[in-house]
Amino acid sequence: MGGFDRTKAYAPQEATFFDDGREIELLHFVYSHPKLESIRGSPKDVLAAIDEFGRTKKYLMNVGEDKGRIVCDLIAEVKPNTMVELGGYVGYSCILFGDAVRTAGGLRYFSFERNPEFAAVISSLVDLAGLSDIVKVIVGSSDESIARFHASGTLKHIDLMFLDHYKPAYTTDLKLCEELKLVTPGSVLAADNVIKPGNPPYLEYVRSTVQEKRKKVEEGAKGVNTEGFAERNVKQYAKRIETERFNESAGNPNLVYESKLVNSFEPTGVPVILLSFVTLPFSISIVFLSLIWAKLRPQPRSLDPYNASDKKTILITGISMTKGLSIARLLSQHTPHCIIGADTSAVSPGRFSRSVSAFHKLSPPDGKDAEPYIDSLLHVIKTEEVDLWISCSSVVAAVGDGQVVRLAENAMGSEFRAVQFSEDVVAVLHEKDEFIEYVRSLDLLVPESRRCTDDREVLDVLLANKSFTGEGEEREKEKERRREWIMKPIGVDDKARNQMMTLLPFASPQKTREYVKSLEVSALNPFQLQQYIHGEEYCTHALVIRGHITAFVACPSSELLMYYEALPADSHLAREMLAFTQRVARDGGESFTGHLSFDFLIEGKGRNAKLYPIECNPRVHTAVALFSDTPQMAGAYLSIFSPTSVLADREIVAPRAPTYSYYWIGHDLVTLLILPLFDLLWGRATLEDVLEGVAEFGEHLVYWRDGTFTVQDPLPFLVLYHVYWPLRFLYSIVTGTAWSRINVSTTKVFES
Ligand SMILES: C[S@@+](CC[C@H](N)C(=O)[O-])C[C@H]1O[C@@H](n2cnc3c(N)ncnc32)[C@H](O)[C@@H]1O
Repeated sequence: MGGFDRTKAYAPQEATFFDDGREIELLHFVYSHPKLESIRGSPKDVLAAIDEFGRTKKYLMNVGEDKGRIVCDLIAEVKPNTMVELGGYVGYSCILFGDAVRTAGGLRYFSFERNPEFAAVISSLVDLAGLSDIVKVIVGSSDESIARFHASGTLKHIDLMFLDHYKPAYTTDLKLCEELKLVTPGSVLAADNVIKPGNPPYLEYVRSTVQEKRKKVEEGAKGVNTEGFAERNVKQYAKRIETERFNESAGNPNLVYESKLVNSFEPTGVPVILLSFVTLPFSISIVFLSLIWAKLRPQPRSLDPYNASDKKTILITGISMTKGLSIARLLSQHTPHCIIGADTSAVSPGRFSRSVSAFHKLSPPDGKDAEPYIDSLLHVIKTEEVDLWISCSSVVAAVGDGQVVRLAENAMGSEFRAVQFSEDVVAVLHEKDEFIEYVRSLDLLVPESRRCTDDREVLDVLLANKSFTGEGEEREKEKERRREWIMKPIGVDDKARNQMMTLLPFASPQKTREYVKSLEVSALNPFQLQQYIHGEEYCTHALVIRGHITAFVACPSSELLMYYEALPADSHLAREMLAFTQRVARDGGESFTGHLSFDFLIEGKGRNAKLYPIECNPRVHTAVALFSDTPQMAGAYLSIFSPTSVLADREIVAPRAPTYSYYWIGHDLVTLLILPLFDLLWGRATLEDVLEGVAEFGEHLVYWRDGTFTVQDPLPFLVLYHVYWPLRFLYSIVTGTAWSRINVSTTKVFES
């Protein structure tokens, strides 16, 4: 089982999100996990199993990875002998922090939990994680338990305390700990949720001066103060505790706290800027040596047989991305034509490639208004008298690019060519639901899918009550009844995408209703309800000219699409995916020209495997980088100038064998080396994990190719890592834009 999943969020929080039996369900889930034996004794794997439940089954109010990491860092820094947590729930923080305390050389971790059922869950999972020797779970209200443990001498001092229970009790329990001298100068407190949903009394208390606190004590202010809390927080545990009662300790007003607010959730990018700075001398040396090498040993140009006297101007848009850059390099190396680059970013790495002879900055779309972008692109096409435009734009510009084709053809006349589908084609292929309907109309296999614009439509499917008749039919209905579904937001919404993997329906119809309600499905926020297919995901990239596939590659889809390994063109799977692509292309007919890529899920194995298309991207895919060593790919692009009769006879170009696989060194450096190393330092990973990362990185470095770097054209690499990304991060910091992940190859930033 892998470690924490950095990319997948928990299922959304429903109206009732705890104490409804899910905690016991979690126990059943973990103890019937197929990997139970390897989970046993491994805190990391128990946490991963809890995360898996939170993602695929039900939301859990755990501390979460981001905040968890902050507290783990604090544990490594403070090295507490004794750590206390108030509010243990199902034991996520207890296992995470208990393990971190043990790694930091600590002795004891006390988890105070009021609900006996939850406490039993914690104890069971702590035992499974092999932490029973260090963790003590105490059932009861925090104040009573603290006082009891202090009186018995079991709890003498608190070095680090994590407050994560009933919000109004943060202050009263802290005061009690002060009075009992459990919290003294040097003790460290970490309090969750003090900003959101907010805890004004706690913040006010730890930020008050000694004089202010003394004054309050003299005024006789004590007890629970629920002012400034949201009603739902005050009544959070009302199902079991009708009236919350807490100790009325006056605390120790003489203690002064140094208070620091730590925001979690969004990465800042600062470490990456620093990394870019530190590695700059190394990159400059590599680039310098490469430039000398390229001068001494110029790259042989193998020109495909195209009429050099008829020199054409080829415009490639989207050259900040690897895909645009790869195509520009390919055409500049293997054709005699003039290559021009364009992009909405002025510091596009591709701008500095020796393969482009001119660069134009395009205006970005203004929100939903694509006009500035369209106008600037048309202007470039006209002024540069472009013969062929190869669009490599991002998803944001997809529809705008579709409009430019029509406008440019009108303006430039019949000689103008574009590798870009028209807007009506883009509209059908791009939208998940329209695409599935379209494929269904071709009589091809599709996953069961429905567009839903209100809860009713979703629930009719999820909660359908089938009555069975007949043997065979009964079996079929049973299959249907057992079908699992996922909800995909229609449109591009990074935040919603994180929630796509919640499997539906839940065991309880009520829970399913609550979940669906939480998605706020409406005509303005439509969802696609899609049958969940268990299987491996693959992606493809094809170049289609007038309904004919001229180049094709398929490869396994990797997390974040940062690794590309081509499937052999003659493999059964690749051939099946090609056949599907050909069917769609044929249906498009004479006017069907553009880049076409599909995502497939493969159910089953071998020749019986079923191929389910799940999405179509009517634009160039980064997998085009796999053609970097294939001169014939340049010919495939230029075949757009050939008559259609010639196209039909062309062989479909596949990446030249043996085909290099592709990775991005910046991505690997961070995910395979730096993050695991930090995890090791803070006790969240083992040496084995780190060595695994190093070995994978080494393999990529030696046997794979970086998507941006080439010895003959090294400047885009330097600009990508030392200009483009540092500026993007700086921009996010200055504008306060939160992000959760980035894609180095497409320069996409996923907002959080
Ligand atoms: C947000 S959850 C804790 C999550 C847990 N720290 C984690 O990150 O895995 C809050 C927990 O505090 C418990 N709780 C609430 N009031 C409490 C009190 N006065 N004493 C002890 N536990 C309390 C609740 O039963 C609930 O399990």
